[in-house]
Amino acid sequence: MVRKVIIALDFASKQEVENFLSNFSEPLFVKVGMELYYQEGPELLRYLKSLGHQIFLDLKLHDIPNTVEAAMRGLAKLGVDLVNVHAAGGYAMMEAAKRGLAGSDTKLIAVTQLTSTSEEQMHHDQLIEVSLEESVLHYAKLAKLADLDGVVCSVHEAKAIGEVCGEDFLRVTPGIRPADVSSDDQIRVATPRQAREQGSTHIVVGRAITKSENPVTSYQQISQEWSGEA
Ligand SMILES: O=c1ccn([C@@H]2O[C@H](COP(=O)(O)O)[C@@H](O)[C@H]2O)c(=O)[nH]1
Repeated sequence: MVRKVIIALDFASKQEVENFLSNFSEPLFVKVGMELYYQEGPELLRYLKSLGHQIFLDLKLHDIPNTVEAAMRGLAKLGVDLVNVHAAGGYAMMEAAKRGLAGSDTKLIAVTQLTSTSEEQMHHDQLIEVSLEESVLHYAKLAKLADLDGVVCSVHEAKAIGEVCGEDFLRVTPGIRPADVSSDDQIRVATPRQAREQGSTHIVVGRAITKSENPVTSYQQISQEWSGEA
């Protein structure tokens, strides 16, 4: 299995992306989220593809099924590798999202509980009274039932999801922090080594690389820890 770190390009402009990517000489797996996409749109994706990078378009759609299906029909034309929805949108919405992508090679995953959410916050803010792991597992099972390719979760739920939904079911885990790096606004954090040991299929890393004084060195160190070479 090729383990490639997904780098979150959380920048505000194409210029900043160009500056960042000029440090690297190899094809990467990058994530484009709301901050960047809302400024630069599909043109930026075409630019990244022209450089040979794989793309996770992280827009976390969450709306009525008809709207999400139509939006996915549009995203299907962009030729990205991975897109996502919020599992909280429900089974019908996830099925509709999948229908919208029909005929494309784009994989679809669902966000379970954000990695910035604690169990206490989930109880208080969302009035969900089960444990955080139960909630994440419930959403993962629902996503599997709707024929999605996997979920976004934290490393701490990845193993249980693999056991319940199958090892082929993607477990894309943000909230990754090397041991000496600040958690920032993330709550359910883990190291690249823990991610490997707990069965994440992909890790997403933003600030630990993009805000590093030496992004290439940080990327290489995280990649080695993730792939088991360190
Ligand atoms: O549950 C989630 C879902 C998405 N994200 C995104 O991943 C990156 C993480 O960035 P860091 O700087 O490594 O914290 C960011 O783009 C989030 O929007 C997430 O963190 N948690």
